[in-house]
Amino acid sequence: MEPSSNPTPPCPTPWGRTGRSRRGPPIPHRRSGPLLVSMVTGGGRAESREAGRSGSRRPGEGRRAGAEENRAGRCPAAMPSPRSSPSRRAAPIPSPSRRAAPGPSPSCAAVALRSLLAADLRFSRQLGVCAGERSAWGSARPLLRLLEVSGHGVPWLAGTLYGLGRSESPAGREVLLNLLFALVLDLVLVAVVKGLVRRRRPTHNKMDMFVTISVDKYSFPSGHATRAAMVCRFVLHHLVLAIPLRVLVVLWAIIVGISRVMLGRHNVTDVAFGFIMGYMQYNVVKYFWLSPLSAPALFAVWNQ
Ligand SMILES: CC(C)=CCC/C(C)=C/COP(=O)(O)O
Repeated sequence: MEPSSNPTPPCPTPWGRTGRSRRGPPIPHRRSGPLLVSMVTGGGRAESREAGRSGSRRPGEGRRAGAEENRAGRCPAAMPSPRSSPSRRAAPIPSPSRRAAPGPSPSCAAVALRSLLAADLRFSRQLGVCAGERSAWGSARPLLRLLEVSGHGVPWLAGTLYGLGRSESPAGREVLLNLLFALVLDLVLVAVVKGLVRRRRPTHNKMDMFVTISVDKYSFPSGHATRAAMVCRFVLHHLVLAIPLRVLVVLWAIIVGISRVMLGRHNVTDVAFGFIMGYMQYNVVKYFWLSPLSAPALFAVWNQ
C-alpha cells in the first residue's frame, strides 16, 4: 500500500495531461489486478475516453476519469529529480481532501499498456471500414464474410473429417489426424483464453457471425487469426506445394487476419496476438505429433 500523503508527482499520461484530480474526493477504486484486466478487456479508460470524445460522458464520469488518470499516471520514472523546477519543488502537500486514493499505483508498464490499448481501439475503429453495409467499404463486406467462412472452424473440421474418411494412405491419414488434433486444440485454447481475458468485441461489430460458441462473444484473441496462422504453418510443412501456392497460403492467412479488423469483429491486438498464438500452437502439434509409434492404439483402431 502506498502512503496516501506521498506527494509523488504524476507521470504524464498518454493524453498529455498530468491527471491529478482537481475536484472532489478521491473515488474508491479496484486494485491493480482487475484494473489491468479491465484495461485488456477494453472496459477501462480507453473506452470511457472514447465515450467522452463522442459527447456521451455521463455526469460525474469526468471526475471518475480524472481519478483513474491519477492512479494510472504515477510511476517511478516521473519522480522529481533534485533539479526539478522550483514550482515543482514548492508543490504544496495535498490536503486530506485532495489526497490520491490509497492503493498501489500502476507501473509505467501499465501506463504504456493502457496507451497501447487506447491507440488499438482508435486504430481498429478506423480500420473497420466494412463493419456494416453502410460503412465506407460496406460493398466489400460480402467478400470479407466469405473469407470469414474460409477461416471458420466448421468447414475446417468438416473437411478434415471428410478427408480422414476418404483417405486410403496411412501417411495421409496420419497428417489428417494431426490436423484434426490441431484444430480441436486451437478451439480449446482460444476458448480458454477468451474466457479468461473476456475482452468485449468492438462496439462497431455487428454480431452476425456464422456459427459461434458462447465464448465467441469475446474478441481476444481472434480465433480466425490463430487458426489461419496454425493451418498455414501446418500446410506449408506437410503438403508439397508449388511456390505460388505456398505464397497463396501465406497471403490467405494474412488476409483472413486483416479482414477480422475490417469487418469490425476484432481490434488489431486481438489479431496480432492470434497470429502469434496460432504460430506457437503449431509447435505444440509438432511436439505431440500423433504417429503409429507415439499413439499405436489410435492408429490400430483406425486401420481396422
Ligand atoms: C463452432 C466452431 C466449431 C468454431 C467457432 C469458430 C469461431 C466463430 C471462431 C471465432 O473467431 P473470431 O474470434 O476470429 O471471431
